[in-house]
Amino acid sequence: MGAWAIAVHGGAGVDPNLPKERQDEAKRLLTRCLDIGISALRSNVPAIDVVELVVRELETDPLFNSGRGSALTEKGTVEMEASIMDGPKRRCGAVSGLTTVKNPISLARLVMEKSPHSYLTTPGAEEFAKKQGVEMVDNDYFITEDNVGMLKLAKEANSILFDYRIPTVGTCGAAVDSHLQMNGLPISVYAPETVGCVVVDKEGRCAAGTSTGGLMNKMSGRIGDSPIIGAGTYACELCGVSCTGEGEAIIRSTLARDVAAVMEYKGLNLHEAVDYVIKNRLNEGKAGLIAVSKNGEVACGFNTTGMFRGCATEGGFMEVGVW
Ligand SMILES: NC(=O)C[C@H](N)C(=O)O
Repeated sequence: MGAWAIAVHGGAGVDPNLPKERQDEAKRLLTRCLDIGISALRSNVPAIDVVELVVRELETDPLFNSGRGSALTEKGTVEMEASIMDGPKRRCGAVSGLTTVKNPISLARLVMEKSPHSYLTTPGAEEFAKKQGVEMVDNDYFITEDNVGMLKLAKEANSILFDYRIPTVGTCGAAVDSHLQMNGLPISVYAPETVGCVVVDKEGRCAAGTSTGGLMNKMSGRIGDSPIIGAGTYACELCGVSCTGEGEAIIRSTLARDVAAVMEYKGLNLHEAVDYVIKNRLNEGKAGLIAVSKNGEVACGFNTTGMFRGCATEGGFMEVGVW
């Protein structure tokens, strides 16, 4: 029997000026999610079930950018995406373009388990959701007042915002001064707030899941890294990885898969592998990731100012941090 470990994230790239109440709120949610995961792991719930359980909790709470509280498209609508992967057999499921599925991570799991495919997008994904009887809600359910305000600011600034949750115009103005550009539009890099969870259970089974609304003011139809297996999410016999940050850069870097690849082919341990990919693979992009290994190790890495994250191990280690 091995030792379990779990990590969760709520996005990389936190604004140094993010008000303390917001930081504390995020830390409380991450702690609650870790506690849910820990008690499931203590009851021998398999890693893949723990990942789904924890990501559902994050999707249901409006604080982070997934499920309710998702970032809005340029049209003011929500288009969500998610993926999940079960390490031992490298089974995976992914979904994108969802507008009415309450918990995208659970639909990704159903794609993995109940369809002959790995990835479904709309409209087929939502037809499949209806057939599977998953909970569906009106698109309005996902839209929060905060996000409507941030979309307005993003439009005024002609920006695609990573950091859409900064609550004041002044800070947002600073955010869009970022040097980064996407198709000629400035991108702020403070608080992406996609969610993810990685787990290794006592049997040494690794699993990973990621869920997001993507980028504020994104084009309708834009798909980021989160539903792309190998980019935003990856799990195998060695490790489980979930990423967050600038989706286009994460896709270019196949960030999640690269953690596993350097462990597999260079013989690095989990911490070395995470450091290696953050330093060497992120060509000019800003991102972060969480990872666990089959040996019960947990690691986190980012090249942004901060990352909302938490982790715990069977040995009693527990940490929730932002910077
Ligand atoms: N919030 C995020 O982490 C953004 C996500 N990686 C995306 O590009 O869609």
